[in-house]
Amino acid sequence: MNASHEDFSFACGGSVPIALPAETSETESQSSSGSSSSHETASTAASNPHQAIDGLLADMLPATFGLGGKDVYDESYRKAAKLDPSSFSTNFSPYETGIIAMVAQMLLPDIEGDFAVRRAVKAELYKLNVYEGPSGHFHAHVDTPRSRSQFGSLVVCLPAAHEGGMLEVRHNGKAMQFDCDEDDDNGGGDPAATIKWAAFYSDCEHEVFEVRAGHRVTLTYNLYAVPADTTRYDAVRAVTSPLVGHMDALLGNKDFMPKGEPESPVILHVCGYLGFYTTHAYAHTSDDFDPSSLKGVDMVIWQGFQRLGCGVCLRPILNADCWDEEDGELIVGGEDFSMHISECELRDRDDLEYILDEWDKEEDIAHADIAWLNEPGNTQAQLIYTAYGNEAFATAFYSWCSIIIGVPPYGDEGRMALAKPYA
Ligand SMILES: O=C(O)CCC(=O)C(=O)O
Ligand SMILES: [Fe+2]
Repeated sequence: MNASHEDFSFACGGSVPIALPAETSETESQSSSGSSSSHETASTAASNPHQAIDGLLADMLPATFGLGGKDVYDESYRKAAKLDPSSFSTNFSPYETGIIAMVAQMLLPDIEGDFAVRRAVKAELYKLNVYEGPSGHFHAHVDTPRSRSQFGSLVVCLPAAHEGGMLEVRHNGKAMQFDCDEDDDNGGGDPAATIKWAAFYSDCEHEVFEVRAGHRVTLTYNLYAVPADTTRYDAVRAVTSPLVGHMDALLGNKDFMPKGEPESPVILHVCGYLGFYTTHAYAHTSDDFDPSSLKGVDMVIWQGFQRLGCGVCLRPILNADCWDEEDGELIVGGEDFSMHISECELRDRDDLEYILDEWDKEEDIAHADIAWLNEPGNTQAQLIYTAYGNEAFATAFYSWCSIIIGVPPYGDEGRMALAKPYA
């Protein structure tokens, strides 16, 4: 019991690569005096980073620290410069870079079970600090929580060259070090190519050792535990929803898709397919469409069937209805959802085959092999082609987004579970 309780981490850290030069992280400062000379941009890609940092420093104030209920300035305790968030803006987001998701997993894990409490992490920008070498540092201290829900702090070290300035966090006789001056091997040895970060619980003593040279530029955030947002709540509900009970009952029926219809394909030990058209609209033909954006009942279907041992995948269903709307051909697409532009002209039905061959089509599952659970809803342009009429013009086939469920066969010990729940 004791050993396992000591295994819990009290701090965590990591690094995120920066895409240069298009997506540089920029920090802009604007002093409260508002004079034009005080408007500086400190950009990681600035042609002269030293000049940018000097301009930034000119707008900053000495960083104080809390002592006996007062803000005190004492260079033997802390030597750094600060800027309040009201005086600068930054396009750096600890959420978009995945830092908050990591912090949530490491420092605020969810409690499983019936009494589960779902919490999420909220990060509030607190300060921009510059620790200048030589002698910039922050003596060992414990942060002052700003409210009862504050559980920790996050330090994001922006890529400015410096030496020293290691952060050490201590708890229960253990210490963890976070160095942001060292080269990052993954970044090809270029420290400017990564942003390093560290997060820790508020009650842990921590210290910033001396910055010997250069500038250690940080953004600090207060971290709060807040009730989980609705996206996460959806994911929880997905497995407790009454609908999942019905899905369970269906799959528990040995007469439902027992070993597969003779004409249905038997791939990957699947004996049949169910299909569900998503009920919400998604940008499903964009390049980066993925299941984490599923909403409401769509997420229930996606997660519920996985939980019940089925294989699920997302596929576009192309409506190739160019000749006869009654008899439109419905074609299951492959893994690549992104919109495709074909060079081909469509004159007759044979041309359709050429166009479809270019497109990523699902080879193993035909639309007719799927038992559809609902009617289709929203469509999006999926396949652009040139139509041939009295004038050639560009037009498109549209697609629906669907979830396809591979149902495993019913065996001696009930419904088998697939090893790989989704594709
Ligand atoms: O810059 C750091 O690594 C830590 C800063 C810190 O401890 C604070 O701002 O309270
Ligand atoms: Fe601190």
